[in-house]
Order: sequence, then C-alpha cells, then structure tokens
Amino acid sequence: MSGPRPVVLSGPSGAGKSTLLRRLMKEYEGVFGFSVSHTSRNPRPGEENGKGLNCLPMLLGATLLPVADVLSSETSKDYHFVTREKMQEGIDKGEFIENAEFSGNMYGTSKSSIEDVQAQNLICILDVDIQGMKNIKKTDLNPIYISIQPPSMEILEKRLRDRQTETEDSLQKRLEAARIDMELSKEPGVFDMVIINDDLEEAYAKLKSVLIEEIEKVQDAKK
Ligand SMILES: Nc1ncnc2c1ncn2[C@@H]1O[C@H](COP(=O)(O)OP(=O)(O)OP(=O)(O)O)[C@@H](O)[C@H]1O
Ligand SMILES: Nc1nc2c(ncn2[C@@H]2O[C@H](COP(=O)(O)O)[C@@H](O)[C@H]2O)c(=O)[nH]1
Repeated sequence: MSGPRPVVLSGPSGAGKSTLLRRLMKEYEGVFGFSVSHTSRNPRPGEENGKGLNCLPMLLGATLLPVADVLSSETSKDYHFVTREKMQEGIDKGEFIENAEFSGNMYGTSKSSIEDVQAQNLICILDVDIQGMKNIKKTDLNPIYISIQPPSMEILEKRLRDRQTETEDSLQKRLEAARIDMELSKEPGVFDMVIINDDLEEAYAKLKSVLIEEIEKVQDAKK
C-alpha cells in the first residue's frame, strides 16, 4: 500500500472522533480521504449507504466519498450498510484488512476502501474501535495512531445520551467497551498521541499539530 501515511483514529464511542474529523476534513479539503467502513448495524436517520468510485465486488458497493459528503451531518456517518452474511462473505474472501464485533454489530475496513483513498494520494483516515486498531497493528499499513478520549466516563455517558443515537442496551455496551478502551489508551506506546477531548478547540489544535507534517506533504505535492 502506497501514498501518504494513513491515520487511525480510535477511542470510545462518543469521545468525539467524528466531530473532530468533520472539522479536519472541512479545513483541509482535498488532503484527506475517509475510509468508508462496512457495518451490519442499522443506518441512523440521515445515514446513507456509501457510494463511490470503486465497488467491493461481493459486497454492497463501496467506497471513496467526496470529502464534502463525508460525515456531513452531526450524528450521521457514512458506511456501507450490509447484512452480517454479506460481511462474513467478504471477510472469508480476505477482502478486509480488519474487522470487529462492537456493541452487537460487525464493523470492518475493506482493503479497497483504503486503496481508493491512497490511489489519490490523500491521507487515508480510518475511524476504528480499539480491536480494529490492534488488528491494524498486525498489518503493514504503518499509520499514525491517535486516540481520542473523553475527559471522564460521566461526560462520555452524557455525550452519548445527548446524541440520542443509541438504545439503552447499545449505550450500555458502548460504555462497557469505553472502560476497556480508556484503560488501554493509558499504556505507553500504544498510540502516537492520546488527545483528551474536553475543550473542542484545544483537542482540535492537538489533532492538527500531530498531523501537520503529513498535511503539508500532501499540500506540497499538489503545488
Ligand atoms: N469537546 C466536546 N465537548 C462537548 N461535546 C462534544 C465534544 N466533542 C464532541 N461532542 C459531542 O459528543 C457527541 C459524540 O461525538 P461524536 O459523535 O463525534 O463521537 P464519536 O467518537 O465519533 O462516536 P462514535 O464512535 O459512536 O461514532 C456528539 O453529540 C458531539 O457533538
Ligand atoms: N474495528 C472497526 N471499528 C469501526 C469501524 N468503523 C467504525 N468503527 C467503530 O465502531 C464504533 C461505533 O460506531 P458507530 O458509527 O456505530 O457509532 C466507533 O467507535 C467506531 O470507531 C471499522 O471499520 N472497524
């Protein structure tokens, strides 16, 4: 896999990954490409099935979305929404670089979703849970690993509740996963940077600071 160094953004559900990503992609249009994941979860209102340049042959159709269309609304994200069966079929065929079970649903990153972004010399952004992050470490992708963490469990729960996207069951599963994630993120060397997303402006400034070298490389290459 070639192109600028990808970025893995991980951290508990509700920590603010998508919020920060939206800002980044808006400020640096034409620099980043989002790796559109596959999931078996149901679409939230406003979420549409990913549409793009290439198709993952046996799945529902993939992959790269124009930056402006990605993460366009506050609570919606773009995925390829597939059945568990279709997703398993793709996994069995080796079409995924990583996959995980999270909060009762399957999630995964197809190889083609990354390749599509890299073919355009964009910085490929992957938004994955902690299991995905661990599995990506076993590959040759060589991304920058960033963890977005909430200031506390209490604040995380409030953010997830206020977002109004989860059932009580799903919310509890996400909080359980968050406890594990928050513990692991404290281990030295797991991430290149851990950002506590308390004040959004400060968190965004830190995110930019860790990525600015790669951003400038892409911008220079475009000149
Ligand atoms: N610094 C912040 N201060 C207050 N609220 C925030 C902050 N960052 C994000 N939020 C809010 O918290 C909620 C969760 O954020 P977001 O959806 O970006 O999390 P996420 O990490 O992408 O979650 P998921 O992994 O489930 O997609 C959103 O409603 C968002 O507006
Ligand atoms: N391992 C993977 N995790 C993924 C992928 N795409 C998203 N995610 C993570 O799932 C949770 C929940 O997302 P939501 O959209 O249902 O709120 C979140 O923490 C994401 O980081 C993936 O391809 N692989």
